[in-house]
Amino acid sequence: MAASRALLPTPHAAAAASPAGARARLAAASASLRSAARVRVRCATLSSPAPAPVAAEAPARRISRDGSGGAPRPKPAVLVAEKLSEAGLAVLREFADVECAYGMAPADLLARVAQFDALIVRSGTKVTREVLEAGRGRLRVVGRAGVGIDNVDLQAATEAGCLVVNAPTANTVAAAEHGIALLASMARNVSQADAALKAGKWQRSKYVGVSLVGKTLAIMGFGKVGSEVARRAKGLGMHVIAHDPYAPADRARAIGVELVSFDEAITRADFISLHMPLIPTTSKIFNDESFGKMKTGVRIINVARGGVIDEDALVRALDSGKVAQAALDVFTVEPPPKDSKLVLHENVTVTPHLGASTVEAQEGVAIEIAEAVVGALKGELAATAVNAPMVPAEVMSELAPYVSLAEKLGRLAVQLVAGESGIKGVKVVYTTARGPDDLDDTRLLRAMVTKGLVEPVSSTFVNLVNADYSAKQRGLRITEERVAHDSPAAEAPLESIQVRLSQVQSKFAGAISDGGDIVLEGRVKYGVPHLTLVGPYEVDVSLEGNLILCRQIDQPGMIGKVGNILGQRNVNISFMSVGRTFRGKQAIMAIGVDEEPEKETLEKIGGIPAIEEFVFLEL
Ligand SMILES: NC(=O)c1ccc[n+]([C@@H]2O[C@H](COP(=O)([O-])OP(=O)(O)OC[C@H]3O[C@@H](n4cnc5c(N)ncnc54)[C@H](O)[C@@H]3O)[C@@H](O)[C@H]2O)c1
Ligand SMILES: O=C(O)[C@H](O)COP(=O)(O)O
Repeated sequence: MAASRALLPTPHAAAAASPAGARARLAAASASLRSAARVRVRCATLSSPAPAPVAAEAPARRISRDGSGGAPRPKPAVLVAEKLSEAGLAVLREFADVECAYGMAPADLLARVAQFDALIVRSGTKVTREVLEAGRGRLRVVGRAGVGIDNVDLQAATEAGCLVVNAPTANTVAAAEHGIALLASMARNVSQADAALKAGKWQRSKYVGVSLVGKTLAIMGFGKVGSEVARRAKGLGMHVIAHDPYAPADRARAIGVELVSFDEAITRADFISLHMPLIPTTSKIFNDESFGKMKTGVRIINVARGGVIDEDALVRALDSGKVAQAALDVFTVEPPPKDSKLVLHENVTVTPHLGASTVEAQEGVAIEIAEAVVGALKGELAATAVNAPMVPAEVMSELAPYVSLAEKLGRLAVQLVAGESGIKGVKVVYTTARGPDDLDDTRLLRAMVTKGLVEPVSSTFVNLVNADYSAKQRGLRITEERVAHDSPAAEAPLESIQVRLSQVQSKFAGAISDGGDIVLEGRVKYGVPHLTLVGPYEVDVSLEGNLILCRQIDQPGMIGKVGNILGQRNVNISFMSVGRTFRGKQAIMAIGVDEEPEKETLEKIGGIPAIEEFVFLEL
């Protein structure tokens, strides 16, 4: 199957942050759930532990005891850079050493980030490329305790193999309620009248407001918060329309909201409430041109992100009366300058980014992000991953031995490549009895083949987050193919995985297939990855420990000779298998060994007259 058939979105920041990326994530989430349901039915008894594609490489720096008197276990370190509710901190402390350093200067964050495995922020900390570069080698996870991830450089995180997780649901209601609070208080001049009265002015005629009932409210961005604002506004008797290029029509219908174009929304509305993410396509989308199209006297509420509005243009529109009032919780620069014309404008109501700031939401967000970060540090794939696929636990559990097989095949294949011969193309062939819709996520397997291919020959660590990026960086073109296996009763998701390195020289000619590719194929037997094909030779060796491959003339006594040499040197053979093309011609011996044999031992094996070539491969 082609890479584009992958169930999950690409980890690229552009895709993750773009509207198309957002749509893909929604589609992926529902597809993942469908897939999970299928897997549950098919494979209820599989319980292999999920692998640790994200966190496994992190070398822990501190050691603590688990309290049971057992062996010391490594404890990851988490830096919490902004205020997080105690409930979330408690979840983190169960698993990690937690340091809260609120309000750090950017330079302090840069200096300290490399000492931590995870960093947790809210909207006030910029997780820039520099921060992610500084954290390279240690920092594995960035947790955004909230929805908006516009303060995290997703591309840089992806390149660094750093997983970004957010807490997308726990503050939805709080943000929607704040939107409604701003809508109502703006319409009735609550904050202005309050300030005036506190200043001793009783100005009843100055602060005559406008009614909400019967007015048209345009929701711009009909996602989680937008939908909740819509529900509440309908309860206030407003007519609600919405614009969102990616919103499902049935969700809008269910709430009784009319989905319309951008222009129709802004021209028809008496009130416009903004609920889209800040991404390149929405940056300053409300500008002189769009204000020009609005009804004179329109009122605008923004609890999304300041950057979706051209703030200078809004000041002009307020001054001209085109926009009667604005209520803003968010600003392009936070906090805004003290002399901001927008903030000081008498027709503007402001709050200091309080949308998510309720006791309930903060507790919910803190727990949501703490669980996501702990899960990611444990190597589980977070359901709220922003720059990596969301793989349901059931799918992970079923694929676990194949994930391991994929990595080992990649690892073996790259060690077979002759020193100066660059890998041009990689093909991964999956043989499966499942239909294309049933085996619909190969991203995980592809990522692990990439990990296996790249890690032994570079200093970069590769995980699910940065696998495609790492492959691209090295000019590795990885294609995938699905071959139907004619066994409808097969329970296993895959029959075999084959890795082919095309047109490349090998240090072990026996691994070259008739077509000139290095070919390795493996299967999972009793839950354990096995190597079952080397070039044209069928073998069967469990992929544990290390591997010696020998090509020899097919003749009696070879196993004994090699076994003797290894035995004399105290090298334990875990598995041995011989495959040949024709009797008396060439054969391959695949020998699994627990220890790495010394150089002289290997040379001794190579010196056996019938052995034509041999190679030692580390797993
Ligand atoms: N003020 C706060 O404290 C606060 C709290 C929570 C969320 N937010 C912000 O509110 C916004 C919405 O959050 P959410 O949880 O509803 O996110 P969401 O992802 O559920 O919804 C965003 C919606 O915007 C839509 N969208 C994307 N591009 C668009 C475009 N060009 N025009 C119209 N719609 C577009 C998406 O399709 C999506 O449906 C985000 O910017 C978030 O950061 C702010
Ligand atoms: O995107 C969000 O979740 C909100 O803007 C809340 O941000 P905060 O956590 O900094 O309050």
